[in-house]
Amino acid sequence: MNSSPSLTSDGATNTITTSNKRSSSNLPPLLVLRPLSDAWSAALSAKFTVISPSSPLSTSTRAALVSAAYNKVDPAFLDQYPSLQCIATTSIGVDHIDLEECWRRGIQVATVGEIFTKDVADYAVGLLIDVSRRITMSDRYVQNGLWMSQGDYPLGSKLGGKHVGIVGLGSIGSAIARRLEAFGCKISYVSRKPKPTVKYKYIPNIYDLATESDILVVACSLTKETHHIVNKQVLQALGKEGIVINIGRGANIDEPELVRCLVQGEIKGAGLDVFENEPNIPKELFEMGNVVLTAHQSVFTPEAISDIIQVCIANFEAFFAGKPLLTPVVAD
Ligand SMILES: O=C(O)[C@H](O)CO
Repeated sequence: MNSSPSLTSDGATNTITTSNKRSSSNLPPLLVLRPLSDAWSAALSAKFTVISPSSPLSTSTRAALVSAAYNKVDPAFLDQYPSLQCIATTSIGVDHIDLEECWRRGIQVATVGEIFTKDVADYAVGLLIDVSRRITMSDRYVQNGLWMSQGDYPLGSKLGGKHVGIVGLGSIGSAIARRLEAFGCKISYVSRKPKPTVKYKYIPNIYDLATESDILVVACSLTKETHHIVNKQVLQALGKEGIVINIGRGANIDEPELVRCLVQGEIKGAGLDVFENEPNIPKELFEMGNVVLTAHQSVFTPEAISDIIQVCIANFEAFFAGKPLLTPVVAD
C-alpha cells in the first residue's frame, strides 16, 4: 500500500492500494470492490483469493462478492461479472441490490442478519431522548457560553407516557419498541401485516398512526412501497408537537417536505441518522435548533465491524461448500 488509510464506517478503508496482489492459491475467488482495512484483509485473504475490480475475474469459476450499502448492484454491474453467484452485503439494508435481477441470474444474496439490531435500537432511542430532552442543543448552548449571559435553556419534553408510532416492526423496530416500552411509552406500529405475536397496537394506515402518535420512529427498509412513506400528509398528521426519528433510509421520508415542516414549525423536531442524498444534507437543517443529525452510523461500532467480518466469511464458506447461506435474503 502506498498511502495512509481512512476508515469507512464499516471498517474497510478508502485507501487505494497499488499492490493488488493476486493469490496463486486455489482458494475460492472473492471480488472486493474497495481496498480493505488490515482486519478485513487478513480475515478474507486467509480463506479466499481476494480479487479487486481492476483484476480479471475468471468466468469459469464461480465467484462471490463483498458489497456495501453504497455499492449499487444493478444489471449493468452484474453484466461485468458473469461468474458471480453469491453476494454478501455488509449491511442489513438491501435497497442497493437489484434482488429480482440477482434471483433471475441465480445469484444468492446474504445480509449481516441481526447483528446490528441492538445497536441500531439503542441509537434510535438515544436520538429520541436527545431530541425530546434537547440534550445536544443544551450542550451547544452551554459550550457557547450562553448559560451565564442568557439564562436557562428552554425545557425539553418528558418521554414517559408518549405515544410512539413505529414504522416497520421488523427486528430493529421491535427492539426499539421494547426499549421504549421500558421508558413508559405507548407503542403502536404500521407494517405490511399485523404481527400476531406482539401486543402493540397495529394501525394499518400510516396517516392514522401519525395522527395517534407524538413521535414517529422510521425503522423500515427502503422499497418501492416505503419510498417517501412519510410524506407531507403524514407529517401534518403528526402535527406541531410531533417528533420524527429516522434510522431506516433517508428516502423513507420526503426530505424537502420534512425540512419545510421543520422550518415552518409544522412539526416540533427530528433526529436523523440517514438522508436522501448522503453525505449531502439540506443546508437548512444546519441552522435549526430542533434537529439532531448524525452521519449514518447507527449500526457501526468496532464490535459490530468484527461481527460483520465473521458473518460475511461464514456466508461465503457456506456458499463455496454448497451449503445454505447463514443469513440469506429470501423472496417475499
Ligand atoms: O443497512 C445497514 O446495515 C446500514 O444502514 C448501513 O448501511
